Amino acid sequence: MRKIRTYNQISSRGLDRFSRDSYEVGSEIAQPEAILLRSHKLTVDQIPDSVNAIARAGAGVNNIPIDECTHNGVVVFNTPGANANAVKELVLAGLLLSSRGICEGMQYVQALTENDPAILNKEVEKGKKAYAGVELTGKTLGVVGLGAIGANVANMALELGMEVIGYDPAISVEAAWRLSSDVQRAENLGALLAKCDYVTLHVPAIEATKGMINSEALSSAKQGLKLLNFARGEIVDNDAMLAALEVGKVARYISDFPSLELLGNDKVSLLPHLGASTVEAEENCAIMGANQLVDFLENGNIKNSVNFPQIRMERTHGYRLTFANDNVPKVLSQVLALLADMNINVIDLLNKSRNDIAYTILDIEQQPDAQLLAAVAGVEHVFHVRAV
Ligand SMILES: NC(=O)c1ccc[n+]([C@@H]2O[C@H](COP(=O)([O-])OP(=O)(O)OC[C@H]3O[C@@H](n4cnc5c(N)ncnc54)[C@H](O)[C@@H]3O)[C@@H](O)[C@H]2O)c1
Ligand SMILES: O=C(O)[C@H](O)COP(=O)(O)O
Repeated sequence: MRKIRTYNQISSRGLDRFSRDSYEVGSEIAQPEAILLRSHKLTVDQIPDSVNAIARAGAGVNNIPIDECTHNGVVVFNTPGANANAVKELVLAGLLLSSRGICEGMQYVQALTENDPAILNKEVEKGKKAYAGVELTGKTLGVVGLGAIGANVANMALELGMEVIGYDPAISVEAAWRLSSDVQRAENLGALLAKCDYVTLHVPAIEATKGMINSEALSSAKQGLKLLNFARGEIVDNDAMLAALEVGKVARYISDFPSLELLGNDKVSLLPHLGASTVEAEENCAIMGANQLVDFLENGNIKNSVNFPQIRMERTHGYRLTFANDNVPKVLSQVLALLADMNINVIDLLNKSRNDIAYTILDIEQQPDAQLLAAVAGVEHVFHVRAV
C-alpha cells in the first residue's frame, strides 16, 4: 500500500482519487510516501525520508521548505489556477466593501430597536446618508501580479467598466495570453500606485515581494487609495500601512490575513483567509493535487511542480526507474554506461532539467533490483533514485 499523509481539511473529491486498494490516506499516517496539504506550515522534521513528493492543494507554497525538499529529491507540486476564480470573486466583494458602506450600514440597521414600521423606515432613510459610497465604474484599478488570479481580476474589472493597470515584471507567456489587451502596463510599482484608486495584490510571498508595500511604496500612492490584499500578509508592511491609514493616504485596507496590529482599526477590514474557501475551489485544488501525486507516484511523471522540471513519458512494456541529479555534464552517460555494463537494455528515456537539477525517466527491460538502484544512486551527483 502507498501511504499519503494529509494536513488540513482536504476535499473528499480529491481524496477519492487515491484508490482504496492501493492507497492508505489520512492525517495520522506514519512514514508516508507523499504529503497532501493546504496552508499547514510544514517543517523539515515533518518530512521523513520516506517522502518522495508533497502536493499543495492551492497556489502559495511559502508554507513548505522548498529548498530542503529540492536538496533531498522531494518533488513539490501546487495547483495553479485551481482556486483563481474563488479569489477573483472575493476581490470583487473587497472592491465593493471598500467602496460602499456595506458592513457599517448593516451594523447600523441591526442596531435599530424601533417597533413602529413607519418610524423604522424614517430612521433607515435618515441614516443611510452616512453610508453612501462611490461606484467602481470609471475608477482605476492596479493589479500587482498578473498570474492566474491577477489576470482574472484584471479582466473582471474591465467588465465592470474600470480602467486597469497591471504590473508584473515576470509575467509568463500563458498569463500574458489570458490577459485582455485593454490592461495597461505599469513600468514599476510606484508608477502603478501613483495612478490607481484601488490596488489589488496577487503576487507570491517570496523574498522580492515581502514588504513590497512599504512606506516608500505608499508614499507614491494616490491620496485615499483602497488596497486589497488577498495574496499574503507579509507582502504589506503593517506599520507602514497603519501610518498611511492614519494620514488618509490609504482610505481602506482589505486583507485576507489578520494580524494583531491590524485588529480593531476601523479602516481595516479583515477576513479569515477565505480567498480559496469555496466548495468549487477546494474540490478543484484537491483533485488536481491528488491527480498529480498519483501520476508521479505511479509513473514518475511531473506536472505543476515548483522545484522540478515538467516531464511526462508514456509507459512502455518495461520497468521504470527515475533519478534526480545535479544538473552537470556526464551524469546520464555514466548511468547509461552502468546499465550497459550490467547488460540491461534501455527501452526509452526522457531527461529534463530545471535550474540546478535534472530528472530522468528510464524504462528498462529488467526489473530494477536493490543492487541496480544502489549502483545508480552511487553515481556522482545523483541524489535521488526510485523504482516506479
Ligand atoms: N487568499 C487566498 O486564499 C489565496 C488563494 C490563492 C492564492 N493566494 C495567493 O496569491 C498568490 C498568487 O496566486 P496565483 O494563483 O495568481 O499565482 P501565479 O503564480 O499564477 O501568479 C503570480 C504572479 O505574480 C507575479 N510576480 C512575481 N513576483 C512579482 C513581483 N515582484 N511584482 C509583480 N509581480 C510579480 C508572477 O510573475 C506571476 O505572474 C499565491 O502565491 C498565494 O500567495 C491567496
Ligand atoms: O495559496 C493559496 O492557494 C491560498 O492561500 C489558499 O489557502 P487554503 O487552501 O489554506 O485556503
